[in-house]
Amino acid sequence: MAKINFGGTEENVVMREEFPLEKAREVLKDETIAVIGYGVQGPGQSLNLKDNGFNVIVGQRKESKTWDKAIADGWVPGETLFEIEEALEKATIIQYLLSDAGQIQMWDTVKKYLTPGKALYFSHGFGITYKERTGIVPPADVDVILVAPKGSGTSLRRMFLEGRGLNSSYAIFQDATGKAKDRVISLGIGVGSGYLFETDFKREVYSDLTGERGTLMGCIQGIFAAQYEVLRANGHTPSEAFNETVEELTQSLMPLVAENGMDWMYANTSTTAQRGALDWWKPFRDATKPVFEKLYSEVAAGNEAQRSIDSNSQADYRVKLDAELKELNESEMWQAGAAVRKLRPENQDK
Ligand SMILES: NC(=O)c1ccc[n+]([C@@H]2O[C@H](COP(=O)([O-])OP(=O)(O)OC[C@H]3O[C@@H](n4cnc5c(N)ncnc54)[C@H](O)[C@@H]3O)[C@@H](O)[C@H]2O)c1
Ligand SMILES: CC(C)(O)[C@@H](O)C(=O)O
Ligand SMILES: [Mg+2]
Ligand SMILES: [Mg+2]
Repeated sequence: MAKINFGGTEENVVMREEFPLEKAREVLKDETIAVIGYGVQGPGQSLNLKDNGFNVIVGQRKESKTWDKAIADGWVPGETLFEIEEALEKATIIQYLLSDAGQIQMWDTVKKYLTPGKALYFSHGFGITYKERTGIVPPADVDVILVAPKGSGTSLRRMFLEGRGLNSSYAIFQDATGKAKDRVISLGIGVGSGYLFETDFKREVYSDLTGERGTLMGCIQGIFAAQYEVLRANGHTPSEAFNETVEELTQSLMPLVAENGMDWMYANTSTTAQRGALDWWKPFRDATKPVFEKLYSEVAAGNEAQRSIDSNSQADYRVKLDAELKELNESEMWQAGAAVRKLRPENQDK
């Protein structure tokens, strides 16, 4: 465990060099890891575990598109792919990767298979932190651990195939066996994490819900829409509005920010841009900060979790989400975006 100084604060980080894959394999050599759910995280984590040489099986509902996807990905019914209950029974480590609402619905079934000494693994602090709302209270004699990749399951798999790792948070809620730490770190390495940052379940879920509703998705979509609409209302064409709002950001500036930081980005634009962007970032911060404060307090009060549970527990939740997603997809901005993306040189022949 390394202590790393992040801008003046020291934090615990597990580096891959100090916990190599061979050690992780040794720790988990007698375990059967069952990945329950094959949505977004399920495929990334299970395939990475398999390719890393762990003993892993998948549990998924049979009559579902994702059962067929699991077969297409190489999982074999009756050997490495099972109905959820069968996988739960075989598991010594249960990676609970159903949707957060699905986890509530399946909890009574999962609980039956949590015999002493098993480990229950989450990729989100949701179920445990909001236990009054989810009813997820594991028995005292199992380990309860978390590895939350800080990104999409799609990136987790892609980066693994590129020989890279996606950073994850890890946490231990309950160490019943005395092995929880070795188990969680080994699983973190096994699913394809780069570095593993120490956290707890509550901090993971509060920051994750804030981030995805905030700058990672909700806020950035809102800011894109606001700037695009203002440019359009002032006579700019869709392509010009899109290029100046999204395309330049994702294609040119963000890769550089990813490499070097926004401070470097500022220092490497025109002095005209520097002057204006130095003047305007604080008004944008001041305009959005009250929204972030409201967002965080809604997360901390459990209201965001409740909204998500209420909505995603309905039988027709997928149809309703899809209808709202369609609205976004059909908006002029994202239709313009699709046309702009087609013009990228690498997409010319597609
Ligand atoms: N999506 C991501 O990239 C991501 C990133 C980090 C953490 N997480 C966390 O990982 C966990 C899994 O998320 P996900 O996005 O992969 O889930 P998902 O929404 O893709 O759903 C996963 C699976 O759950 C199944 N499912 C849903 N309801 C069910 C029910 N009632 N009974 C049985 N099966 C049901 C679905 O068929 C699907 O196969 C969640 O805790 C999530 O917060 C997700
Ligand atoms: C990929 C995200 C947004 O980071 C994850 O938190 C999720 O819930 O899908
Ligand atoms: Mg999330
Ligand atoms: Mg996240």
